[in-house]
Amino acid sequence: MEPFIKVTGVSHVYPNGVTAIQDVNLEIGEGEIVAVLGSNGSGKTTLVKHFNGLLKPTTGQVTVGNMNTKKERIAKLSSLVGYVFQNPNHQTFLPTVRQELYYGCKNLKISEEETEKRVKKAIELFELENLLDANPFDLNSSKRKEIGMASIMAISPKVVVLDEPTTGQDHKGCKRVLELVKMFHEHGHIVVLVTHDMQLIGELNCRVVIMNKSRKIADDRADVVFKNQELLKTADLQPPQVMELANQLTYLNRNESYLTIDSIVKWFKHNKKGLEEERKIGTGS
Ligand SMILES: Nc1ncnc2c1ncn2[C@@H]1O[C@H](COP(=O)(O)OP(=O)(O)OP(=O)(O)O)[C@@H](O)[C@H]1O
Repeated sequence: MEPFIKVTGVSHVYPNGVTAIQDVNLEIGEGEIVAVLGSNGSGKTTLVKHFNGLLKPTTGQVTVGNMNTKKERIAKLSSLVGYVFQNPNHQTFLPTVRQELYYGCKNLKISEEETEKRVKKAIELFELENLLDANPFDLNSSKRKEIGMASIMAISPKVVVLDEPTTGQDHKGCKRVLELVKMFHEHGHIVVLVTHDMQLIGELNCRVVIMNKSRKIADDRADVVFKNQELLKTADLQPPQVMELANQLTYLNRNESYLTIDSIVKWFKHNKKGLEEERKIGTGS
């Protein structure tokens, strides 16, 4: 099957002469969750802004749903690729949540009937029934971020790009972001994340693309990438802390990847009896 997003030999040079990405090749298909990782200034945001035509390649080509982004209007591409900005203040600007939810569909001139259907779905999934008349700026930043995501869900683009979704979120907010990524995925959206949040990637154990100094240097599953110390060092990345704990617990199954605390807890629950027996033998009791 043809990939939905195809990046072929793409470089981008900003007007000030900075080459932000160089010769990047990447294909993203149906049903994928892809996290773009890399240190500050490595080119992550520049790369993903090519997916909805916010940026056009200086050289190379990006196709989205078989459309060449260089030849299409941003409005048309926005119906295929929704971009959720890191800062919710850059996403929401209307006086009520209801207006925010309708805005995208109206802007894209989607029929009234279809708009109603899509907005209703977003309201239900994000449980916004009681917030429709609220001003997004009166809500906390976590909720405002959700409104931004819900307004993208209302457009129902094939691809949802989430730029640093957990930045500035408390524990509850981060947990909610994880749920929402899974929800977008379950509802058939391709999800692209730009993030520094290794715990989130560990929880998702998704495909990971690593950018370093404007180039793509890795593209593999998170559990594979996180075991590659040399690669992580090159890209100046730290694996989720829980992996370091798992490495110290020498009796864990070495063939498994422990990317979450839950996975270690599960191992302990499963092996509790054996561990207790060993302890009894060890202490002679
Ligand atoms: N609008 C711009 N004009 C000029 N240079 C830019 C612009 N946006 C980004 N850059 C430069 O391009 C390079 C890549 O930036 P980009 O924002 O894509 O990296 P990033 O990996 O997303 O970084 P961060 O994690 O800090 O958000 C950096 O050197 C940055 O300074």
